[in-house]
Amino acid sequence: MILTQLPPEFEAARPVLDTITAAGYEAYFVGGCVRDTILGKPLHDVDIATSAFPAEVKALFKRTVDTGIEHGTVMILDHGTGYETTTFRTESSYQDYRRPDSVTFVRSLQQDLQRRDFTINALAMKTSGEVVDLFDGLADLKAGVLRAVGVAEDRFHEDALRMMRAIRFASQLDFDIESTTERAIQDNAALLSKIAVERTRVEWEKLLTGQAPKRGLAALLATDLYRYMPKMADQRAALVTLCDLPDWQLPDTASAWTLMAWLTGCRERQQISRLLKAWKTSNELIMHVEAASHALAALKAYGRLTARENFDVGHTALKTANQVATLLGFGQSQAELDQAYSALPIHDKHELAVNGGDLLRAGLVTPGPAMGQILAACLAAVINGKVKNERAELLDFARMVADSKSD
Ligand SMILES: Nc1ccn([C@@H]2O[C@H](COP(=O)(O)OP(=O)(O)OP(=O)(O)O)[C@@H](O)[C@H]2O)c(=O)n1
Repeated sequence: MILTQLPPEFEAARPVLDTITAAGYEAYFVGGCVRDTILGKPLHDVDIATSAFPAEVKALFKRTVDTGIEHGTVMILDHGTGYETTTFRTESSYQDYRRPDSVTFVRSLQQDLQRRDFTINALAMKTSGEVVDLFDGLADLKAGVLRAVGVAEDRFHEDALRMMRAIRFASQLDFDIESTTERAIQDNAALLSKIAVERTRVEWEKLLTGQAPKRGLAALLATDLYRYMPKMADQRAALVTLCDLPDWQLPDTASAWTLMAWLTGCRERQQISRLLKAWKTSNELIMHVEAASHALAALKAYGRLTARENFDVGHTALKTANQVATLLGFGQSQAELDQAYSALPIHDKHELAVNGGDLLRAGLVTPGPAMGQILAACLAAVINGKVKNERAELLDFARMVADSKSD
């Protein structure tokens, strides 16, 4: 196969490959960028593979960065873009590829391609547009099939994360997993527990936000791989529920986690936080999912949020909650929810027209816990529309609260 038109990202990288080939080495686009080009999908990065050894690559370019020199990767900087360029290599264990002793540099493209995970990821392309397809990856791309390169068991033993990747690609690309490859996942599923949680999480998030998540989930169930994911061993029923819902898609990781928290019965803050901590997500995401889960419960129970709930949850988490509620069959009109949110008198506690200093100057309170309580009462009164967010009115209100406290 020869592609007559290369994507602009490849055109931009052409001088880099030309420099390497002019020096007598081989250079190719490889991996995901070739797969996505042939599928006509947008590219996130351009990876280059070469027969030149790292020192040889560095000698050819003015500006390079040793981003992963011990496993053969040098970043070539060209007109403000960085190109990860990796020497052809073989490795005894992909998982440990950061260990220099597991990597062997070679001059052969074939050896480099045969250590890759799936046939559709083992394609290389020259700047002429010619595709090097040593493992029938093109046929698999066309048929929509994920097939391990060579012996599937061996590929999964080199890196057990590849089992998650297979299932993630099934969802992202809407592909089938070929039966021998799927069987090998089933037989080796337990190896996943040895993989760093962060790596598994990335694949899980991509699976849930892919275009055909039900396909990925069905494979996860069929192979039992889910049993080796954090906190998922006894969640078969939750996954079956997801598979049985009418077609759905998730826009982002926040909605994916909110959905997972809901389906696995995590309603309390602590439960949600425990789930997400087991997956080592960021604290920011945990807070977002806690807020969205709170909103989701309100949408389920009442179809709406109180002003106070709207204020506490915030607009972003409210949107996440409604996306998940829609998927679960109890979504509300987003426009109406937006309107109710916009109608709040204030959207942030810093917008309150009085602060602690104002209360002190008005002689209403001395510094201490009472001040916090009075400010909280002011905030609640404004949010609930009982008092206008105006200084004079709020000071009157604060005085009333202070008096009632001293009674
Ligand atoms: N566990 C892995 C990870 C990656 N690869 C190889 O390295 C390439 C680049 O990997 P990566 O950038 O992680 O994934 P992509 O396939 O490019 O997919 P995406 O960018 O969508 O994650 C893959 O195509 C594949 O050839 C592999 O063999 N085994």
